[in-house]
Amino acid sequence: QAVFTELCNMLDPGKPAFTPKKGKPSVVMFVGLQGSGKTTTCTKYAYYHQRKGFKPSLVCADTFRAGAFDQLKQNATKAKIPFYGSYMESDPVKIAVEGLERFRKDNSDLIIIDTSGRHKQEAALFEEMRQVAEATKPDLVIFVMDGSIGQAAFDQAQAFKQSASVGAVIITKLDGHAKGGGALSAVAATKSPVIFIGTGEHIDEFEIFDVKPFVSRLLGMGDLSGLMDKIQDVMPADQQPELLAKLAEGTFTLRLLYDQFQNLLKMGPIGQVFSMLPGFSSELMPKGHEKEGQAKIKRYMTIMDSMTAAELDSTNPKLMTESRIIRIARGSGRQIRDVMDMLEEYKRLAKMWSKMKGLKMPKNGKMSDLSQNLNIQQMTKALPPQVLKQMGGMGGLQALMKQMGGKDMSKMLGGMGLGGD
Ligand SMILES: Nc1nc2c(ncn2[C@@H]2O[C@H](COP(=O)(O)OP(=O)(O)OP(=O)(O)O)[C@@H](O)[C@H]2O)c(=O)[nH]1
Repeated sequence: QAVFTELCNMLDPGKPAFTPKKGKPSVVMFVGLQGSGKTTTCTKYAYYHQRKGFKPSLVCADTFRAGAFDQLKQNATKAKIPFYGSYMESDPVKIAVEGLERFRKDNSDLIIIDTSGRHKQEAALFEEMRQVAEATKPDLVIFVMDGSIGQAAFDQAQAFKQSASVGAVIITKLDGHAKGGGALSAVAATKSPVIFIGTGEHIDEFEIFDVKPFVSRLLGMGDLSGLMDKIQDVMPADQQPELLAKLAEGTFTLRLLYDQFQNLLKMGPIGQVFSMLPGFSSELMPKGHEKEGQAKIKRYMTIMDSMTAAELDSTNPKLMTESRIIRIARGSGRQIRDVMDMLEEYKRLAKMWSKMKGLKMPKNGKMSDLSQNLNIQQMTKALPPQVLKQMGGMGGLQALMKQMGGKDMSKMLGGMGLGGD
């Protein structure tokens, strides 16, 4: 949690970036290395503001790369955004100034200038950039950075900052494998916030930067705080001591299972819950499978609805005689096989929870203090092997418990045992 918070703080340079206002003319200049996605991002930025009611326009002051103007022209035409550029003129400053004049006359309230990129950070590139900035006096200079550059980000961002007063950062290509860790360096070097991220080649694959999910992804943490909130919603703190006491007794009744099923369903789609767990991905629970799991839980609950109170509160499997099973199947409109399945699942879970017997109770009876009392070995035994493996074995589990800061672990494990089947 401390690392998480610290990284979030690092990504906040303390002052917000300039934001264009509708109806008030602004000039925004884009800088970045060649291939960073600068030209694409210019159009995305223009399109984003167009949809918000702005009257944007695009100027191609990239005279270095032959295809740059065509690319901008194509993108702009598709999005119906006015553009300006030249095939003949080789002076980027001249084009930028002409474009600016043209669009000021047209009452554009957001004039976006795309500048040249080079393969490397070259003196000529920076000089050209400086001149364009001097001539156009942009309200905001945006540094566009490829999300996959990693360590090199600091030097790169700093070099740009020294030649133009960079005021915001956009990270591109975050749809791929890159996690965009370089963003931390770029923010540090430019003392400017990240404002948007690019998540694809298409014009609308562009999102406002949101720090928490970004850092979660960076750390591969899943959405722990979201998961904690969900658990808290489903099981209010005042109900926790009761559940814990039952678990400590090692008596896992069908009624307890019923309650847990109910809680699990209340938490929302199982796949979504899974994707919040560190180290898990939603791929672990494919879409079809998720529905299946949910349907299974509901089916089990219907079956349990046909049981007597004594059956639900008992831990004696002998109560479930053949005639009772037939009766329950008929009562719930299910096959005998379904009832047997459900009972098998119950036995499997009861066995798992029986390993938790003798759990030392936290003094205040709250789940949030439970993990201090949980024995790691006890827990590794209780977890289904494939889940344990996914969590990185015992070491992974230990690390996870630390991350959780001692919250609702037992509940979570119960949920996973059910969901992972
Ligand atoms: N997957 C993905 N591709 C992107 C994204 N942004 C840009 N690209 C692609 O990256 C490539 C380079 O983008 P450009 O916009 O041409 O790069 P540039 O930085 O403007 O290059 P110069 O104009 O030469 O400086 C193109 O193929 C884009 O489609 C993104 O967010 N995701």
